[in-house]
Amino acid sequence: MNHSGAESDHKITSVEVIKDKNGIEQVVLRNVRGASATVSLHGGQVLSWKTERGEELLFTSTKAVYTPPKPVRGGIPICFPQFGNRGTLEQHGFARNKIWVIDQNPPPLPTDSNGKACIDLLLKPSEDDMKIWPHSFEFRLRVCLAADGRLNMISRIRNVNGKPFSFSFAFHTYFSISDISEVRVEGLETLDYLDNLHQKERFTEQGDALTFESEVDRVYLDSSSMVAVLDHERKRTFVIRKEGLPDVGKCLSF
Ligand SMILES: O=P(O)(O)OC[C@H]1O[C@@H](O)[C@H](O)[C@@H](O)[C@@H]1O
Repeated sequence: MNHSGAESDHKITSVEVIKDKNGIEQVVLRNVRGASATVSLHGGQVLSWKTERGEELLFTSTKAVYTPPKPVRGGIPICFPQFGNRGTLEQHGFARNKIWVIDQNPPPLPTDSNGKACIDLLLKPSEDDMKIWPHSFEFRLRVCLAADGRLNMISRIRNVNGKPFSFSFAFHTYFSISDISEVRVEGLETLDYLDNLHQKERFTEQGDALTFESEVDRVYLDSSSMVAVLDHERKRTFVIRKEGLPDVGKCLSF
């Protein structure tokens, strides 16, 4: 698949399907200014998000393995139907290990996709998935790169046969940062969090902003719709906005 959209000056938005060295399809979104995002069908995972100047905004480990069923360590893994080890499934669930498909005919969304380069992906459970998690679902993911370079991800999980099930879900984003001592996270002040380094014990954030002096592995509960990650050395701020997701995870592992 290869198609182009809105025109502006000399450039146009584009959606191009390429293959990685293992033959797995990747979708490259480009906006009118030359920013880009690459989404792999392995895990439905965004592996790269670049500014119009070509600066990479996501971290991917040099040790990352790109062969399913191993998850890729980096970019934006999708944790589903389980986040972390809060359940009987493998860590972060199986969705990040699976090969997704391009959804050629997704149900419409009320969002405006004008001027954006977008792709819709779909994951349905295999027979093996149904053996370990017997619930009929369709997971639809829309990834859009806006004209101003913003990345927008929308997930929709459909219960296919109406039998109730519960799940947890997360976008597990690895941001590219400079020196960790130069980074602070704002928007978590006064929130309660579960500390994975202390058997998920509940604490309350006391500081004005979160900084990192040692390993941190927490889930902040009922966070506001906006959190900012400020990287002083790079003079860059990631603003994370969310809708419909209650909690925010913060993890710095050494
Ligand atoms: O190595 P994984 O499975 O991708 O997980 C990465 C991290 O994911 C976080 O959500 C967990 O709280 C951490 O404990 C874990 O190290």
